[in-house]
Amino acid sequence: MAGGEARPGRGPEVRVKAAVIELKSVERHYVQGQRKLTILSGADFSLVPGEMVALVAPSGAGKSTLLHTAGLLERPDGGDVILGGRACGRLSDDERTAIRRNDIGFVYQFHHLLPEFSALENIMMPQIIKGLPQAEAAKRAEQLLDYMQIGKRAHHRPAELSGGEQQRVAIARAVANAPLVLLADEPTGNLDPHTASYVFDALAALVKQSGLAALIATHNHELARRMDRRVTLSEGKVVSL
Ligand SMILES: Nc1ncnc2c1ncn2[C@@H]1O[C@H](COP(=O)(O)OP(=O)(O)OP(=O)(O)O)[C@@H](O)[C@H]1O
Repeated sequence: MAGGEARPGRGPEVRVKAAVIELKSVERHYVQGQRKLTILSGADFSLVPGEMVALVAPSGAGKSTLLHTAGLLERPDGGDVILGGRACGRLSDDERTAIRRNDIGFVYQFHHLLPEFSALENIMMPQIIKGLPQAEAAKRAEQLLDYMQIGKRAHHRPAELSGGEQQRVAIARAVANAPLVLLADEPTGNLDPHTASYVFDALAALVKQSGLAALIATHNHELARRMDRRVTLSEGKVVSL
């Protein structure tokens, strides 16, 4: 997964990781009556395996639009999204759904866990949908629950978990199929500062341990500072902070 290319030069060879996801000149507009609202305009962005990037921008700037476009939930109106070297803009809906299922994990502000299933079953679900045998899915779900330090909550339903525990289950579910990229929209936005910090630490450890690439929209500047780099949206473009 973590492919790299050698850069010639003097001194020790430097290996540069290849981007796992790239947004190239992405355009995104919404039409509201007579008005055309431009949200992304020539947006370029990329992530390499193992890096965690904060997306910090005011409300309405287009963070969710960027995440949904990068995550193949919305099609760009121009430009393209390259995932694992594959241009996704013109693929069929079925192909995009398959890529989303296998290669992209989403975490939202609210956990969106299935209320009638246990924590373990919620984490098994995407793996079963992908076609993994039940026993294998259960083993991976147990490992992830242990990793997130909520192994003892495996058989609790979401309503029987605290907010921080629910988000840790949601994070475990998002990475259950070992995606290339994790996209998170305010994953700690609904938690008190102490719990947010704790959940963030668990998320960061998972990203570093698994080598996936993560783009995390947050209004929390303290958490943003703990990521590898920070970007914002300005005039429809992704710019470094
Ligand atoms: N389906 C849609 N149709 C029309 N306008 C939309 C649509 N979705 C989003 N918008 C508008 O596009 C802009 C960007 O929305 P987006 O949700 O991406 O912002 P955001 O930065 O994620 O905001 P927040 O931090 O409040 O979640 C907003 O002005 C929003 O009203």
